[in-house]
Amino acid sequence: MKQMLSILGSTGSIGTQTLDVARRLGMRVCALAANRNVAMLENQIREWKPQLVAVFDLDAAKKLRIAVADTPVRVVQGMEGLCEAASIACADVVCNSVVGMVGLRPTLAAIAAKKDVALANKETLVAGGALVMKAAREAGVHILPVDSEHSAIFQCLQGCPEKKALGRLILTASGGPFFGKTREELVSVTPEQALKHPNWNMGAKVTIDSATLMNKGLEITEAFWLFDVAPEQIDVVVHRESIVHSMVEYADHSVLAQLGVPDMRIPIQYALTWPQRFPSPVEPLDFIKCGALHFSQPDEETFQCLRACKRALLRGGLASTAANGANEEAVRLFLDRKISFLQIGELVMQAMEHQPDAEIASVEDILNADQAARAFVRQKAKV
Ligand SMILES: NC(=O)C1=CN([C@@H]2O[C@H](COP(=O)(O)OP(=O)(O)OC[C@H]3O[C@@H](n4cnc5c(N)ncnc54)[C@H](OP(=O)(O)O)[C@@H]3O)[C@@H](O)[C@H]2O)C=CC1
Ligand SMILES: CC(=O)[C@@H](O)[C@H](O)COP(=O)(O)O
Ligand SMILES: [Mn+2]
Repeated sequence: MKQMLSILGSTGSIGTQTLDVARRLGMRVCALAANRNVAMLENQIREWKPQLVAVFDLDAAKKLRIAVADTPVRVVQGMEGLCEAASIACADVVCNSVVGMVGLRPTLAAIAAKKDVALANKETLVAGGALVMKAAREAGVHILPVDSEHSAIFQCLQGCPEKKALGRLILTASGGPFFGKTREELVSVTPEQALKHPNWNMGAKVTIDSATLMNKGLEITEAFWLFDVAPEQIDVVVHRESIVHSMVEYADHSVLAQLGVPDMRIPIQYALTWPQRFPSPVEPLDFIKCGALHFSQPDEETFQCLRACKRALLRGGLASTAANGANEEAVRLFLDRKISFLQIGELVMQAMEHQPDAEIASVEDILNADQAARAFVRQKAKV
């Protein structure tokens, strides 16, 4: 079991639940990082007494330094600060729960410092999976999945004897708040409607990604990098109840599934205690109460993001980086009411197709493709 954590994105949905898990298991925290939530960081500093706190936003860092001047904590800032928190000597695991591909450099910094990474930040793998997984292999560190589907697959793979025993990975998708809707019905949906996830209470960006099915597209790519399978070995099935978190089909067509109530503290805890299991405060699954479980086909015609991510994965190189960058920008514009819900999928598809074929040689390649995709979206959206 991990003892000392560095938590990036500690003020968010996953970050605060990670602290909840750490509190119950008696783990300690030596570094925290967030963007600009000074009030919550101050409370976390007073409870956890970390050595170091990284604040991405410079004004917020200044405010936090003043607020915690009576404590010995060192407050660092910007991307350099995030990377320092990710590579701090005292941590035996770095929990990366920031939102967006801004998590890429800190992930690479953690790996370079030979830290295991408990990864919720899926955008990092989508934008830069080739570099991240190569670096992790070379450093001999583990990338431990926190995302519920990938944790489920990871759990179902424990004891898998060899790669050729594997058939398919089957990712479940809730279908989001707009399951079953036609494009016509989605023309004027609002951010408020899109932010109503049927089963999970999450940050805004991943909730919109669930509504567009971009989340499932990102998760296919995440599974590709984490589990080293071919794109054709990854399937998606809609499962409205979010009880079966994902499945592994083996060569003999036996299927293993991981089930549980939808509560992220189960996958977070497993990432921190693997290969052991400990009691958890999450309620047990009551099969009688949850009743019938349903499965159906995702609608890729209506939800273009899923199609765009699949196409990007087949294209390889920087295509997934572009799809991710375009989506991050488009989600921001949708939440700011500058573009419509359906435009998110259209822009992601166009930006992905606009990205020239090119292999990833460096972090700079990824950052440049990401910036180009964002600029493409802004120009097309005329903002
Ligand atoms: N929430 C969930 O249940 C799940 C989330 N995930 C993934 O986990 C990641 C986090 O999601 P979630 O917790 O919902 O997101 P939230 O929006 O709730 O939290 C995001 C966190 O990232 C921090 N952050 C944002 N930008 C930066 C930055 N530039 N530098 C440093 N920190 C930054 C925020 O800080 P601040 O508060 O200061 O803005 C906050 O702590 C995403 O990649 C998501 O897809 C995966 C599975 C489930
Ligand atoms: C909890 C979690 O892992 C989210 O990524 C979740 O999967 C979102 O649900 P859907 O994308 O299936 O709606
Ligand atoms: Mn997920």
